[in-house]
Amino acid sequence: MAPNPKVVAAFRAMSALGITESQVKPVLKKLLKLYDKNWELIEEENYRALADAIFEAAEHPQEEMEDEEAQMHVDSAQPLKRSHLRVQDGQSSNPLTNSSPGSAASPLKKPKLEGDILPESSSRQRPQNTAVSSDINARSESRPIPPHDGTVDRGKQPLSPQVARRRRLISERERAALSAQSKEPTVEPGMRPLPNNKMPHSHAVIIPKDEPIDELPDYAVPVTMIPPEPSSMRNSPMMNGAARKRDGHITKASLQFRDETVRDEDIHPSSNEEATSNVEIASSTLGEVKISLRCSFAVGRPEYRMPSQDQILQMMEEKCLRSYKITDPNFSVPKLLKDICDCMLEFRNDSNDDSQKKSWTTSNVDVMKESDAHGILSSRGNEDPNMLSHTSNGSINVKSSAALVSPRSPFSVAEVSGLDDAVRASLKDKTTNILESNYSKEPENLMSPNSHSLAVVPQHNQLTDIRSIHDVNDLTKGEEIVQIPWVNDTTNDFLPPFHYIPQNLVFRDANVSISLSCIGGEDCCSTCMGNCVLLSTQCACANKTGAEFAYTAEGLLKEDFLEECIAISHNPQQHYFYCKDCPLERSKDDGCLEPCKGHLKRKFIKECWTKCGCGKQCGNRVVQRGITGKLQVFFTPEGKGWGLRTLEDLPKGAFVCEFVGEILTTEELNERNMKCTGNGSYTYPIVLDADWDSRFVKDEDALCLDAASFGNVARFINHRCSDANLVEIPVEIEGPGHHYYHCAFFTSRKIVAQEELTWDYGIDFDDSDHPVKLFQCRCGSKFCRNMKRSNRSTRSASAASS
Ligand SMILES: C[S@@+](CC[C@H](N)C(=O)[O-])C[C@H]1O[C@@H](n2cnc3c(N)ncnc32)[C@H](O)[C@@H]1O
Repeated sequence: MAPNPKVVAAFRAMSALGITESQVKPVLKKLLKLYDKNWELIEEENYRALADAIFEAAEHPQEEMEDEEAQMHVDSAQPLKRSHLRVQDGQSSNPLTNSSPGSAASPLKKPKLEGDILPESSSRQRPQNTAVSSDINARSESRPIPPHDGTVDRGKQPLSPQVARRRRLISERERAALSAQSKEPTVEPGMRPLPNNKMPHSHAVIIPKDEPIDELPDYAVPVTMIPPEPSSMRNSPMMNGAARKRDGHITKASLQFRDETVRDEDIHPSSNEEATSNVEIASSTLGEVKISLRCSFAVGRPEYRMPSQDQILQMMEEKCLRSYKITDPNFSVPKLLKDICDCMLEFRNDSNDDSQKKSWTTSNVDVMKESDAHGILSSRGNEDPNMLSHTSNGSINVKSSAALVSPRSPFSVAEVSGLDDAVRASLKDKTTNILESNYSKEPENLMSPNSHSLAVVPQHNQLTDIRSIHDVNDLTKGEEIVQIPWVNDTTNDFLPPFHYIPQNLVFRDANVSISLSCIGGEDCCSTCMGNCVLLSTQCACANKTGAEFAYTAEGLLKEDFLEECIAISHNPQQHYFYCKDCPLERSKDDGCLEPCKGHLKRKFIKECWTKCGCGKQCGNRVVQRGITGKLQVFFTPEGKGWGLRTLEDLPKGAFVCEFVGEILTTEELNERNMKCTGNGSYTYPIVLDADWDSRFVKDEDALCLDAASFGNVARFINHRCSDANLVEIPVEIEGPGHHYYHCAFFTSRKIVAQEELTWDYGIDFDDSDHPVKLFQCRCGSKFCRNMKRSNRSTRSASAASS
């Protein structure tokens, strides 16, 4: 009988790990029995379950005694490479040693995979079709755009940013692991994405064949960092954060500072024995400061083989991910350690100046728990004890934790995750009052918008909400896949406080509940697979947008579709249609029917969603993946307040971001406007009036989006009359209800890096009844409608006076 190809493939995969057929066979048999011959579970993640089961069987042969075959074939004497393929911390990944099916650790439970996660730069997937002629939609008003629901899964962000980042960090580590294992190229298959795009588990680390597992340090071995005595490092935040002595383990780390006071032999142990017990794990650039681990248990044990620097660092990165949840893709343990060395060096350099005696003092920050720990450490905690120093722009940087815990300071180091760099508060809010009262001489300078200093937040109860204050490096607080920094090169203003939300949220009464049962078969492409835009036949979603997808294979809007949207935005009046029997007129209470006032024919995008048969990688899912470009919020020099710009060139038709905010009823918005008396700097609400098809929404029933208190980065996009470089397009994602939809911004032309992103709010500057106080437009466009009005007013004023 021909060998089962699946069995052969399993043997081959295991052989790549150095496992013989005779070791595989019994375990595989058992696994097949357990999995009810479900090969998929066994093949998943390049036979992870199988590999783990074999390792486990080899490690615990006694557990296998019950199984006769296992007794015959498992060679427990031979150390195997261990694949550290753990599903979760502390959770055994061996399907044979777990028993309760269905439980978290169940062997029969399909391991949790991250396979559905998009590839790193996934964001834009590539559809491939042609032009689009969209369905025509009507709405009762010719205004901006839309929202969506936060109370229900709106499908906007199928990929949590944390997970995405984790994936990236892991990938880097895996790459590093692979290159470090050049001796063992056979591990590569285990690292390859599976055909179904499922990636190997994030913690997959294959140990080279020739390194017996008992020689490898265990994850459980803590690394205790003990600063040399006497040393100012004793109180360093780093030490407090990272130096945890556990369980009497005797691995020590010493931070060594090579100068006149430190003899070479202090750094390099004189005896061979000691040399073998030391591992240098970091160094400043020129080697003046080094961090090395000294393992006392290795002393006197020549057979003990110290792990390599790479192995330690690799494990440490694992730990940072798993235990400390550091998911910043830029985070690196070697960099962190090098920063410590550099800080130490800096400390030495500065300590020559008596007037600048410094000491590192304890702070509340557990640097190892902060994603930008290296950023904190490199912030030179070595200024004067008050730690307030002037910068060139007249601002003051809070440079060390010392000031933050000083009795005279009303601030404390932020303990909130994500506030690891400069955390700032608007000078206009209550925080400022605190600052002013305590630092009356230089109130506006306490925290520079441009500095890179430690996180400071007022301890005072008056602080509205720490969530509303924003890190200069990422105002999204990690809510988006990408970081979005903010900068102010123009004034000393800080970003206004608001809560960053990546998806719309219902404020109170807005009726936007989305139920799966409402989405019928005709509303989703249930028969599609993979990437819909690559299919030759049109799916139900494509039919909704005029039998073609709106996106190209590159994830951009198709030219025709985009041009039509731009035309509608420029000249809405020309895209009205008038119905004979207007439902809006019919719905009037007064019974006085008037001719239809017209409805705007809008184009909209219908994206595939959860009920569709395709995957998250489908090219017809662009907006729901969220922001992927490099954006920055900046203070505009033209007097428009804050604005948004791109830090990279953007092609025409690229998705930039969605307008996200609180979903309100018109009534709720009016209530808000009443309270917010004429503050022109208020963010501009959006009316969701693109109700298309036949069910027109009355003005008073339209939903609105307000991003003033809760919103995303779109709240910073300024208005530009007519020739704005963004166009807003309604996007239907979750379901067929057009009462609620998403408002997405796409580039209307090619945009170069550093250009401000703008959109036309559709404001009629002549409308004195506008619900929100109109601002004086400073868009600078030659088509500026406000300027024309000003000119008109000036002309009529001078005509009247003459
Ligand atoms: C959605 S917010 C945009 C972000 C705003 N600039 C900020 O600082 O938060 C809308 C507000 O920005 C200001 N703004 C937007 N476009 C403007 C323009 N062309 N000229 C002057 N002010 C503008 C107005 O105060 C408007 O109410």
